[in-house]
Amino acid sequence: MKPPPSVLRITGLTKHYGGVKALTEACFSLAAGEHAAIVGDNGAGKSTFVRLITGTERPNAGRVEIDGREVNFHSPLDARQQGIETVFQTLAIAEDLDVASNIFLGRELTYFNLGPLSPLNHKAMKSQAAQMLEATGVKIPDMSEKLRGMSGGQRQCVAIARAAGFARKLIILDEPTAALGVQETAKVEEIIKGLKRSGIPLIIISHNLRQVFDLVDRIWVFRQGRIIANRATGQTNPEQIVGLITGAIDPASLPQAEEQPC
Ligand SMILES: Nc1ncnc2c1ncn2[C@@H]1O[C@H](COP(=O)(O)OP(=O)(O)OP(=O)(O)O)[C@@H](O)[C@H]1O
Repeated sequence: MKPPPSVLRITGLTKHYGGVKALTEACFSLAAGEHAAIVGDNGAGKSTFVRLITGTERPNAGRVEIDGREVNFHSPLDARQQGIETVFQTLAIAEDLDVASNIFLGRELTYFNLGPLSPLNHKAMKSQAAQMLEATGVKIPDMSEKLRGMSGGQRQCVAIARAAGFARKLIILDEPTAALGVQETAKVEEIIKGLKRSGIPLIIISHNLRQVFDLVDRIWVFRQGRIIANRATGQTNPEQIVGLITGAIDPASLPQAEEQPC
C-alpha cells in the first residue's frame, strides 16, 4: 500500500543570491504530527529555507507540496492562508497592544463587515484569545497588560499561542529561545512540547542541541547551503549531529536515513 503523502514535501529547493548559493537542491519532508528540527552552522541556509517555504521569498527552483498538492506562495499571507504559521525571531507583535489584540493582529474579529470601518468585537477576541492561551498552556496573569510590560519569555509564549491557534497545517519556530534566560527557555520548551498534542507538525530552527534532542522526532542537518542528512532523534546523538554540522562526519559514511524525500 502507498504510504500517505507527507504533510510537507520539498524537493530541489534552490535559492542563489547572485554568486551566493544560499540553498541548493534541498529536499525535506514532514509527516503528520511530526516535530522536526533544522540545525546547521551560521550561514548554512536555514533562514533562507524558512523564507522560501513561508512565501517571504521566491525560490529559483524547486517544489513545495502541502498534503501532496504543489503550492506556490508569493507572500507570507499566502502561506498563512494555507495554514502555515511562523514565529520569526522578531515575533511580529505590537508592544502597545494587549494580549488579545496581539493574538488577533491582522485578523481582527468584527461585529459586521464595513471594510476598514468594521467595528471590532473586543469581547469575542478576548474570550477566544484566552481559549488559545489555555489550549497551549500559556499563563498570562493579566490579559489586559500591554506586551511592552511583559518578559521576553511571555512574549514568545503569546506568539507561539497565536501560531498554534491559527495553524492548520504547520507551525515553524525560528530560534524561539535564542534571546531567553534559563527559566524562560524551560517554560517555552514546555509549551512547545505540549503542542505535540494538537497533532499539527512543527519545525523548529535551533542552535541548542540539548533542546533539539528534547523536543523533536527528527533532525535535519544543513551545511553550506545543502541539506546533508536527516536522522530520527532516537537513532543519533549530539556528537554525531555536531560532526555532521561541522563536516567532521561524512554523511555518506552513515546508514541511509529511512526518510529520503528525494
Ligand atoms: N538577501 C541575501 N543576499 C545575499 N546573500 C544572502 C542573503 N540572505 C542570505 N544570504 C547568504 O546566504 C547564506 C545562507 O544564509 P542564511 O541566513 O540562510 O543562513 P542561516 O543558516 O540561517 O544562518 P544563521 O544561523 O546565522 O541565521 C549565507 O552565506 C548568507 O550570507
